[in-house]
Amino acid sequence: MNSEFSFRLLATDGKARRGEISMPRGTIRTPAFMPVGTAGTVKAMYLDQVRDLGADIILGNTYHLMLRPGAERVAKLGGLHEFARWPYPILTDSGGFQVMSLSQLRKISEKGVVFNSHIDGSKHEMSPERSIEIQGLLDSDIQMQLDECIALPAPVSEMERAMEMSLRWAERCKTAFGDQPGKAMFGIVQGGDNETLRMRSADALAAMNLKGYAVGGLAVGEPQDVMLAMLDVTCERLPHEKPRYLMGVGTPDDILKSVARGIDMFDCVMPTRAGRHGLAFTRHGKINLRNARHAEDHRPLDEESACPATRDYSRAYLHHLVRSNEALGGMLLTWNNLAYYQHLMAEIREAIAQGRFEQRATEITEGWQRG
Ligand SMILES: CNc1nc2cc3c(cc2[nH]1)N=C(N)NC3
Repeated sequence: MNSEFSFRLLATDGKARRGEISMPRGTIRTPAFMPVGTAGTVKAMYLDQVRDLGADIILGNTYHLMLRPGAERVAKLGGLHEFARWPYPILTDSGGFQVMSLSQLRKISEKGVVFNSHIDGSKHEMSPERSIEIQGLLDSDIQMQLDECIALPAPVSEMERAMEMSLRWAERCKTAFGDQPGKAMFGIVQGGDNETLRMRSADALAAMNLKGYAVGGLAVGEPQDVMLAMLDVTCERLPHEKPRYLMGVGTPDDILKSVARGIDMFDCVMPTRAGRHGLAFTRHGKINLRNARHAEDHRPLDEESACPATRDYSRAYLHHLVRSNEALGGMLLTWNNLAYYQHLMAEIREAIAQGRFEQRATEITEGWQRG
């Protein structure tokens, strides 16, 4: 049992890295995909299934849990791990992104954000210190700084103002977090789609000597080449020996291209949300089970898969469930999609360890295109 947070680089292949984060609640094999468990649940899944698919860590959201059931209530019930029965590491987002994207934002100032709950309209204030306090009440293992996420495109002056305030908030979060050996607080690189701002943000956060670094403010609708260009300038300025987490990313293709640029951790609602909407991710590419062409197709999604949802059910049955809006449809496709994402991450980790990541990435991409 490790009492500290530590990150070990086990192998590199170009800029791609194979590593391990050791924490008291478990080890996280990187590159890692973190299923999103927004309100303390990975939607349509039992957490035992999520674990069996190979997930070492899941995500929780400060914004959702502070509104419902409330951070103090979760603490009273033993913390998020006890509440949701997930004994392994949990990373919690700070609420910055969710306030901007979900709530009716009333005010943002040096002090923090004031917003109305998207659930019942009640007014809430969240400072950097309160965000860290909430994440502590949740007993989160990896806590994210509060940052200001702005929608792109935006004027450079606006991106600069938000980036600089996020840096001041990072300092305040670091102070509020203090010294918790078995936990970590990650900074978040901001700067929009401006390379100079991204470099300034990365350099300033690197100087704070944090335990890990996220790249934020991306995957907000910008073209993939813009996101990748920001990774090129950001990753090389972040400490080589610390984990790098690309927030909200992404598709399997985004993940391959981001691992190639030095990213170690990912989270995205794509596999779970798409599953609930009838979309299957497979090694042959995406399959929309709502499409009538599957109505009498007795083949499973992939007979070679180890996942029962992928191997044992006909496309015709999945099509029927999706068309009938049956709960089992979303359950089976979410199961399939998370199985595929974790299988992809395992293939990536193996390829880096063998020094053949670029070749394997090409083979995987060709598999999607062959269909
Ligand atoms: C879905 N795309 C996405 N981009 C993000 C960017 C951020 C984030 C969450 C995201 N999700 N959380 C933050 N606290 N900051 C940056």
